[in-house]
Amino acid sequence: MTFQRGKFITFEGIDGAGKSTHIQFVSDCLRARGIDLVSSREPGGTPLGEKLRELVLHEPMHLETEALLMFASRREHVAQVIAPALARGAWVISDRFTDASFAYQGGGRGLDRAKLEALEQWVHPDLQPDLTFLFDVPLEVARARLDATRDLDKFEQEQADFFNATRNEYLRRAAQFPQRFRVIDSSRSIPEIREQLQAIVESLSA
Ligand SMILES: Nc1ncnc2c1ncn2[C@@H]1O[C@H](COP(=O)(O)OP(=O)(O)O)[C@@H](O)[C@H]1O
Ligand SMILES: Cc1cn([C@H]2C[C@H](O)[C@@H](COP(=O)(O)OP(=O)(O)O)O2)c(=O)[nH]c1=O
Repeated sequence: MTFQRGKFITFEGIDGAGKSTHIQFVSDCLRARGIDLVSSREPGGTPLGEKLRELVLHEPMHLETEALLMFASRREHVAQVIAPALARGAWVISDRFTDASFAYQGGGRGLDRAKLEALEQWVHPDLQPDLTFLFDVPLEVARARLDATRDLDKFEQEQADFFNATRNEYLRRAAQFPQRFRVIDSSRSIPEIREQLQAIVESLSA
């Protein structure tokens, strides 16, 4: 029997799309199937990464500083959490990964894509998610959900143009990498979305 590394699953979408709502559900489905699962998030996922998260979500800073801090947090996350877990055969779920940097810093803020590609090559040249769920909703739906629930961080306070550009970059990447992306129409009801997620998870862990 050949040893296989675990699978790496990422969750993406604009703020308020419903990503967090479904991570627990997918984690529970996988654990119920006997999978050893590590669940984490970005920015964050390590003690240092969580400190960087506080800074990057709340302090004003230059766009390139923001991108570099996202990748600094990611470097630590890959080294300390993701790579060791995958190597021992565990699966990893991450609430956001590098697609978020392309979507938010690239699409939303307009940072040159080539700079993001260089950082990606530097930080994780040999690692890509096996599966990326993109929770996609029209901006108005996401905003209505967010406004109803919580205090908004630096990104969540951005304007419509920012989120439309972010969403478009996510969709562009989903079209560019169709083998790993699953675009979930997140304007549907939670039970409908769960049904689709469960079918995908079952096919993956069969
Ligand atoms: N499909 C859905 N239909 C209605 N409300 C939803 C749906 N998905 C999520 N919500 C609600 O929208 C809000 C934001 O969802 P959340 O999962 O926190 O979004 P995200 O993690 O993508 O920012 C929460 O109050 C959640 O209960
Ligand atoms: C990972 C990552 C996140 N972000 C942003 C997207 C989100 O607005 C924010 C935090 O993500 P998230 O944890 O999804 O926020 P919340 O806990 O409020 O649901 O960080 C980037 O701009 N670039 C990145 O590379």
